[in-house]
Amino acid sequence: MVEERKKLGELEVDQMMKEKESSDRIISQLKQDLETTKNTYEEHCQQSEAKSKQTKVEMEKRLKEVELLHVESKKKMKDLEAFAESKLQNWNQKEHKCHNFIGLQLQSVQSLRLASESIKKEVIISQKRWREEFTNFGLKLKVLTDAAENYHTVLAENRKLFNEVQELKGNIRVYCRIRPFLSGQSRKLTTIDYIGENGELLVVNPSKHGKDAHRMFKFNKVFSPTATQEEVFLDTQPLIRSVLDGYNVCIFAYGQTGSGKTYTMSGPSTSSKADWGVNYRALNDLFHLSRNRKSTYMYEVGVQMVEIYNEQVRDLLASDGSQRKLGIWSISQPNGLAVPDASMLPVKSTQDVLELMQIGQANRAVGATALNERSSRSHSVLTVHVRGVDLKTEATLRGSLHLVDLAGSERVDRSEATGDRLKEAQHINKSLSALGDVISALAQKSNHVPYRNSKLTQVLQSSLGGQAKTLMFVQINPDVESFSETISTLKFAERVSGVELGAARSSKEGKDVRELMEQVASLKETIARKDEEIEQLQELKDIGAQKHGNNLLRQSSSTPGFQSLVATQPGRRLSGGGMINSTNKILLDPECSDYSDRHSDSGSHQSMDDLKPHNENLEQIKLIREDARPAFPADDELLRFGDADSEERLSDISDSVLSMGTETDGSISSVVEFTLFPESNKQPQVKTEKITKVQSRIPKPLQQKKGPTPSVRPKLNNPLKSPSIRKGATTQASTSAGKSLKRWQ
Ligand SMILES: Nc1ncnc2c1ncn2[C@@H]1O[C@H](COP(=O)(O)OP(=O)(O)OP(=O)(O)O)[C@@H](O)[C@H]1O
Repeated sequence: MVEERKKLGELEVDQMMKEKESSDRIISQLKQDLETTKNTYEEHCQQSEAKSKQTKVEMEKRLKEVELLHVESKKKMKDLEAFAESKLQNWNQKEHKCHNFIGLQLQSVQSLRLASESIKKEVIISQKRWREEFTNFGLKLKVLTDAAENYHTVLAENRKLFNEVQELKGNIRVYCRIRPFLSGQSRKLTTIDYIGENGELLVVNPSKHGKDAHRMFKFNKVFSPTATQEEVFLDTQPLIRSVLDGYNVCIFAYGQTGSGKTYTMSGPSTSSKADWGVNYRALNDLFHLSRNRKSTYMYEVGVQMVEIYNEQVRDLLASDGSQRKLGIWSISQPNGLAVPDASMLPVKSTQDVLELMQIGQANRAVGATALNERSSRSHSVLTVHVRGVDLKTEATLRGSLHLVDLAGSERVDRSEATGDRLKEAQHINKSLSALGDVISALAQKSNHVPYRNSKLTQVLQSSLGGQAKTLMFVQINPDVESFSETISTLKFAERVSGVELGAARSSKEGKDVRELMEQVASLKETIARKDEEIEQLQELKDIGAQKHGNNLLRQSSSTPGFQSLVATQPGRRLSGGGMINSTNKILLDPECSDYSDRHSDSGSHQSMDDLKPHNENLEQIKLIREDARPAFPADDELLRFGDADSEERLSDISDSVLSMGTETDGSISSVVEFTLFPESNKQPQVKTEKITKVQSRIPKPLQQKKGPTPSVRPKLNNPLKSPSIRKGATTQASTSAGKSLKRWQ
């Protein structure tokens, strides 16, 4: 056991030895590790030391920075504190102000409350007052309504008067328009010598010289080449108004090809309003007027457009473009349509009409002639039918407006036409001459008016004669090459313008006027002699003693002058009793010689006063004479009735005088016209119709002459003989405008 124990001990010792060895190994290992660790630690320590040193340096640096920042932040804090302090002060101030403001606001609110209270009271008072005023207003409104009722009556009366005035002005008026030279025309030799303000037109024949070269025409108005479309239309406007009052109106343009008919009627283009011709302006005006009257009338407007080509009537507005010929009905048809089968299109505005007219124009037959490539070889008739219903009485009225662009009026030979063109030209000439015949028959007041001789006159029948009003534009080409056409156009127009005279009166009064003109001529001779006498006396007066000269003049102007006149003209006398000539001397007829003798003792002045009513009429005769003068190259020629030309001229002047006579008779109508349309009465109107009756028919107040009569005027020269005077003819015309005669206006 011991052994065993020994053995065990030994084993244990071995074991322990082994353990010791391993422990030693472990220890040495540990020592090594320790050493390594120590080294590592030392290294680490060194590194840490180095690091700590570095860190320390950095920390010190940082510390300094922090200190700096600290200082800065302290400074900033101080600034902030100062800022905050000032802000606080500001806020305090603002708070103070706010308090004040609120205080004021409160005061304002308070005063507003008071004000609103007083306004409320005022509103209540005003409401009360308004109620009273409304009651009054209602009463006044009733009065106004009554007045409006009367206004309509007055309006109707006014319209009636207006149309009466139009009738007094004449149912046919003739305006002449002279076309300017076109830009392509190189030779600008004109046939127009003088255009008077009162419708005189002096035409010169370039192939003749002297007094025979001139021919004077007189129309209602002559528009010079510079006249604008608007100016031309202004004189047409009153007729348009008649259409709305149920009248038939016809406006047509007559003249040779290329003389400006289409220009006047339609205008060169529709794009610019200034270019619009009479057609567009008339319709524009018509719509404008109908709108103005909408409170009293309701108007419906329909348009027809036909052309008359080779004596066939065609519808220019046919929707299917058919060229079928249309029949013309008698105007006694209930609907009053001359061409009932032509398309009638309703129009509401000028734009509608513009469109329709463009369609119509495009459908017109246009052919080329030697005179004008674009010449229209047909008559185009645009008819505007107006139906108006009186909103109050429900009465219906119908009026129509014919706007006619006639085909060129030139002679066939001049247009060098052959074949179809010749046929066209013949038809045109035939229809234009039929138009002339109708107008002539109307002028003669014949029982039979040959309307049926052409389609043109049939279509226009309702607008020619009777109550219808007609306006003709006579278009003139001023070129010398067109002289003969110009003359025939003007002669035609002159014939047309004579319609107003009426046949019965025309022939009778023509005779009166002829006699009168004879008297005027013989008196003129005497006047010339008297002029010389007076001139001599005037000279004597200047030279001789004042007193003696005065006596001499009185003596010569009162008795001897009259006696010599009476002595030289025993068979011719003026029923008016006397005449003032251009040098303002008094001329008496034999009947008045006693009268002047009786008064001669009391001096010339008294004689003149006593004779005033007579002189008034004689002054009118003088005006006629002066007005007629430019028509005649020489005064003497005026009375040469023997030769054919002077016969023709006599008829010119007869027309002129007669129409002058028809325009004003000093009657109520004239006074009405003057009152309503003073602008158309700028010139004194003179009554010469039946001059022997003038004195009794003109009311005295109108007769009274105002202002003294000038004592001496220069001796009259023949205006056409003297170039200087003729050049100043316009001035002469304008200065004499106050006394010149107007045929229609
Ligand atoms: N007053 C005017 N001012 C300027 N140009 C005008 C005037 N009148 C006419 N013309 C010009 O003269 C030419 C002929 O005019 P327009 O065609 O109107 O003549 P017309 O008489 O209608 O001819 P037609 O008989 O062939 O229809 C056109 O070129 C037109 O523009």
